Amino acid sequence: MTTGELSAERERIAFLHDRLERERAAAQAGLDAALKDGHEQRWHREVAVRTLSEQVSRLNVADGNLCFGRIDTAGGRVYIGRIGLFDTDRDYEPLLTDWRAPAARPFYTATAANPEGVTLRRHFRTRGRHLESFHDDELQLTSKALLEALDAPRSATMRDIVATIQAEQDEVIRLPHRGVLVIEGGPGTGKTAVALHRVAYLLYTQREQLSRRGVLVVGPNPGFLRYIGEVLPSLGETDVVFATPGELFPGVRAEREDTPELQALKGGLRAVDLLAEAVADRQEVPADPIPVELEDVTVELTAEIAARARARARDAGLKHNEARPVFHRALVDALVAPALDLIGEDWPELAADVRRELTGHPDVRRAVDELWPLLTPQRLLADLYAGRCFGLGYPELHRDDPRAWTVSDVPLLDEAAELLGDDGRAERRAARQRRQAVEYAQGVLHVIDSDAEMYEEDLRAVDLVDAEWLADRHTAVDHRVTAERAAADREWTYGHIVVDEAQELSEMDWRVLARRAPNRSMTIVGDLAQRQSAAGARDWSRALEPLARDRWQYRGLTVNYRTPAEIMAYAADALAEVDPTAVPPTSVRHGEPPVEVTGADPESFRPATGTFAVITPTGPLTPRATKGLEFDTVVVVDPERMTPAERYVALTRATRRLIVVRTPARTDGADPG
Ligand SMILES: Nc1ncnc2c1ncn2[C@@H]1O[C@H](COP(=O)(O)OP(=O)(O)OP(=O)(O)O)[C@@H](O)[C@H]1O
Repeated sequence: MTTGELSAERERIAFLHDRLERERAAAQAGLDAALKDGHEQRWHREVAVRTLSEQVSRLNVADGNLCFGRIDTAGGRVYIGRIGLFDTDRDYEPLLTDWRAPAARPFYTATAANPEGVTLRRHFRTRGRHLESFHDDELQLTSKALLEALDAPRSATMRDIVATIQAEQDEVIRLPHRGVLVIEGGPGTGKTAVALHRVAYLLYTQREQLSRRGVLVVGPNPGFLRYIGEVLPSLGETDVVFATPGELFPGVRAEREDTPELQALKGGLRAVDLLAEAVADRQEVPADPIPVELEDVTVELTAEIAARARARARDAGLKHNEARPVFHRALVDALVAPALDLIGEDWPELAADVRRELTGHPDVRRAVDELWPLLTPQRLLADLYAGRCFGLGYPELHRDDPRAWTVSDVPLLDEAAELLGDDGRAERRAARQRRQAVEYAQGVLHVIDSDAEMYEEDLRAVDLVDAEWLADRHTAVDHRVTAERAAADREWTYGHIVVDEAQELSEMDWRVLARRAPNRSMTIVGDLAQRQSAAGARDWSRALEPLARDRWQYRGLTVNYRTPAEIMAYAADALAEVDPTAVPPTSVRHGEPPVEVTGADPESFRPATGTFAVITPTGPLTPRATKGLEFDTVVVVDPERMTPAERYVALTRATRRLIVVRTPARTDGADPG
């Protein structure tokens, strides 16, 4: 790196920052104008404000590390950065190439063996807008830039890796496959990082479609979602919904876990039949006949009449709530003849009168409510857990607080919603809001037309518009961004779904996700050796068969960017216990060998700088809670008291130092209690 070269590159990077500044100032001015402009049509204004705000925030995040690399080929020189900048005066010639553009690809994939026409690859190290230094990596596989990135101390949140994406990761990030893609790799192979960069890449290449439908990222727990939450915004992407499997049913936020036995029961496909039985159990016949007191006579709604009406309603092929009117009608049909017999008269309109009386009769309505109740998913499950599970032969489902939802209840609630159908609540709410809007509009028209100055021949507002029309025009436009609307709507279907730690998902969880992604555009990231849930996947083919049959692609990642080789070697026994055939990923870095001590205070290992965690079998920080996370220094307490998969996860969280602490009671052979 000569001084001349460094100052030339500094000039170039300063120039790019000036360009960025100009673009941002223009976008900000446009945004300010759009916000102020009261005359523009409201809808147009909203679109302009939204587009310009997105542009401003995208330009804002580009400030840090705007340009991080350069490649030279026979075709010229390409500067690579977080966003693309173009020379508007020169036919939109690229000044800076977005890392996702095809022209940037060789920056990530060229090697000495396959240089792809690249004669030079340069990495810039910047601080703010200032270029501190650069180095050329001669197309080596593990560049200095990568090692520097991996050696840097970790913070509480994950960072993006745009500047140092590796070739095997780049292939997965840009894979053109539109269906289900499974990415598997051992701990620290960058699965999460790759999945998030793939989202950014897909949003770049299919922005129109994806930002309309949104992207859903499913991660194992809220701590993990907080940890990865900054990566996409740092790449300028915000149209993304983050959720744990316990949050996939709007209105419920479950964090509690069931016992492994219950997880397995609720997570397996037989839960579908169990729920169907639970719904059928709510379609009842009365133990004793129900009297219906008509004006002149009293008819009896017998078990036989109810059973026939139930058969008719079940045959209608509708969902439970939607079949209620069929049941109601069938009961009425069956009661007309006995009522006429009791009245003992037969004149033409009598049958119609009796039918009308029966249809609106409170006794009949009450009977319908009792024998074929309107059900919400929550009520169905709560009643099941409160005691109906005994009648169905699943006593283990009973619990004291039926509505204390667990993570495994969420796919059951979703499945129940499918079986029950619309409970009419949303429709009733919409009708009420509409009625209020029309009443308000009528009021407005009345005020306009009651102006005392008006003459007979003047055109009145009601001559031009009616209240319904006015209500339509003023119905509030849904101002929420895609991500907010999607998160609140159970029937929302996403443009793309990413599932992280996918080995933990049960068969029932996969059914929920299948409903949210009918186009099956999904990136599924996991490692079967790290599975901790009793209901999780043991084999991708089996787990994905109902979702994608055999139409899914598989890619493996093989290099560990987190854990030094010495720690990986120490964790090898745990891996062998989980799966003797599994091959651990190869670590890029070397470091200190793990330390084993007995009876030490884990806190005594807390370093002066860097992130630190103490993982113990029962918490507060359990192996389950650390899934997907990493820390500079990790103390694992009593790994022998963990399952092999838990042990494997716990031992592979450290980026630098691993200390294994055993409690003395354990080594004495006494009960650790
Ligand atoms: N190309 C890269 N450049 C820089 N850092 C990287 C790269 N790839 C991965 N990393 C870093 O390696 C660490 C591990 O990545 P990540 O958490 O995505 O791995 P993972 O495969 O999801 O691990 P686990 O299975 O344990 O959850 C992270 O700190 C990530 O930023």
